[in-house]
Amino acid sequence: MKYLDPINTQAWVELKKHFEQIKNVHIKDLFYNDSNRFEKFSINFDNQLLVDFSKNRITSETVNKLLQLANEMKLKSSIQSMFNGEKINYTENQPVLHVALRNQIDKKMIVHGENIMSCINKSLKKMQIFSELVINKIWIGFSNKNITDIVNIGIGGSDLGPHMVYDALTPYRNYLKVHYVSNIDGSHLLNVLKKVNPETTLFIVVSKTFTTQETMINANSACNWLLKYAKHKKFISKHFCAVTMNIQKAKSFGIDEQNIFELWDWVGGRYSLWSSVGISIMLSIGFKNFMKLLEGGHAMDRHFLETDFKKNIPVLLALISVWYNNFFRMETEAILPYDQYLHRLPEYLQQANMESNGKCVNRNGKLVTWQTGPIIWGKSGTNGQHAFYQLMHQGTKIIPCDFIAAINSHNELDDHHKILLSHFFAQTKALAFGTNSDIIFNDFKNDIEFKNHALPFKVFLGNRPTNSILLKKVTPYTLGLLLALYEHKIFTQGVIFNIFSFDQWGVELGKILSKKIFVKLNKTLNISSYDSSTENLISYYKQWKE
Ligand SMILES: O=P(O)(O)OC[C@H]1O[C@](O)(CO)[C@@H](O)[C@@H]1O
Repeated sequence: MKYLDPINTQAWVELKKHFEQIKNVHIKDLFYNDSNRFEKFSINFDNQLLVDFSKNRITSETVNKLLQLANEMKLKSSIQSMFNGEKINYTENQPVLHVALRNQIDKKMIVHGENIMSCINKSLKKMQIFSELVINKIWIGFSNKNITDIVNIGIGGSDLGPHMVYDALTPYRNYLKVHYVSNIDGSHLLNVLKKVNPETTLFIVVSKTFTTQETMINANSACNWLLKYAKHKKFISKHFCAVTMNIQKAKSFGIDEQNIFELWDWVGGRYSLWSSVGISIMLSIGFKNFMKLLEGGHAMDRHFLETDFKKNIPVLLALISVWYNNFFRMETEAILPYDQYLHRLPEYLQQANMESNGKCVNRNGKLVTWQTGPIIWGKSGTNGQHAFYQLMHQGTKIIPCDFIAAINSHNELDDHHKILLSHFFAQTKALAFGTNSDIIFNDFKNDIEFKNHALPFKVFLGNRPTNSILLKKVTPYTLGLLLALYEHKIFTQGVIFNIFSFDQWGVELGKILSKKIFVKLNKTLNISSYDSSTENLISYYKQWKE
């Protein structure tokens, strides 16, 4: 089967022409010319989530042409293929079924001839029993004390999602404290071990493959640390559990089979927080809240699957992103949560998007000649305002942004939240509309020096696009909505780019080379086999190593 490239669609040709007509149109004019712009370009999802995409450099014509692109790229049937469990992760010969993990209506989902819903439900039950034993202080450590601290050892998708949700749902947490260790830098693990007591700490080794070097080394060191106190290997079963697909490896590590939570090859690491990879989330917010998170994810799945593309939030946001990335050649997108508890969202979405869509080969195995995944970055508001917003407002680069906030805070402290949101609204307005020299000039009309010299520096040109995403409140349900929204946005982008979004071969080369270099770092003999830069870096390592 030959897949169509986006540049070979009729819509692409038309979008190129349309771009030439619209590229200099200012957002402020789009608003002045259309008093219904907000109504046209915003979607209220069930009074829980509002997406306002009116402050973008788009018209109805742009949206129509982008929708035509989605149709020509057969987005509808691609979505159905994912939900039907077809092997859309072609290079790994796997289906992609994170949507099954939150399939709350228990609709049959067949993989290799089996209904996977029974494995999913069994796994959820096992997670529930386990988390309730720990939360209810029935699970005890080697000295008969109950557990107070959980250490999640994992990296990438086995860390970023759970860690982000753990922070986002802080108000729902119980007494258990979860620590996340990901980096192979020993400082990460040691800093956590300094804070916890071996008698009351439970380690969860989360690794789909159970071969990831960082996770295995950290897990081994954590186990050695525990055994220094517990003295006997039999106690590993009281302090270690695992989440993995590789049951054999987890068992050889010494983890009791009872304490192994299963994972499946049809769940990608960066889409896995909804599975047993999210056990640290369930331990901290309890089973019911975890189920609410899944419920939110499922509600967005249905919206994505069933809603006409004209009103389909992930589809529209993805298409707008393609528009900027490919036609305006804007290379990055900023994620700006105006909510302290959502501060890890940019980092989480960075992996989700960049590991999925950072590809340069199309589904036919040919190099692409168009732009694929954007660079994702960001920071929580208002901290970002005091760091990089200068460039966003007045720099030479234009950065489409997603502003995200909740209308109701979990911590109503004086006017903090009102002020926070006033910044959100002000920033999106300033970015879109800017301010012209007349207004500034009027403010300073008696100041001749200003008039002559300072004016250009004070002008905000505006025309900088943003999406505003408002949640009624950050709850497990609305967080589920938001995360699934982004997952489906990424999926849609991948289909339009004609790439495979669910593999990540680009992480392999560095891993292979690091193993070879590790051997060289240990050797006293110098055998040159690399380029002069790498050789000299290795040689400096050996000279300076104390
Ligand atoms: O869960 P594992 O197998 O340890 O993998 C961790 C991470 O490593 C990657 O494979 C590559 O960075 C990610 O996709 C994954 O989330």
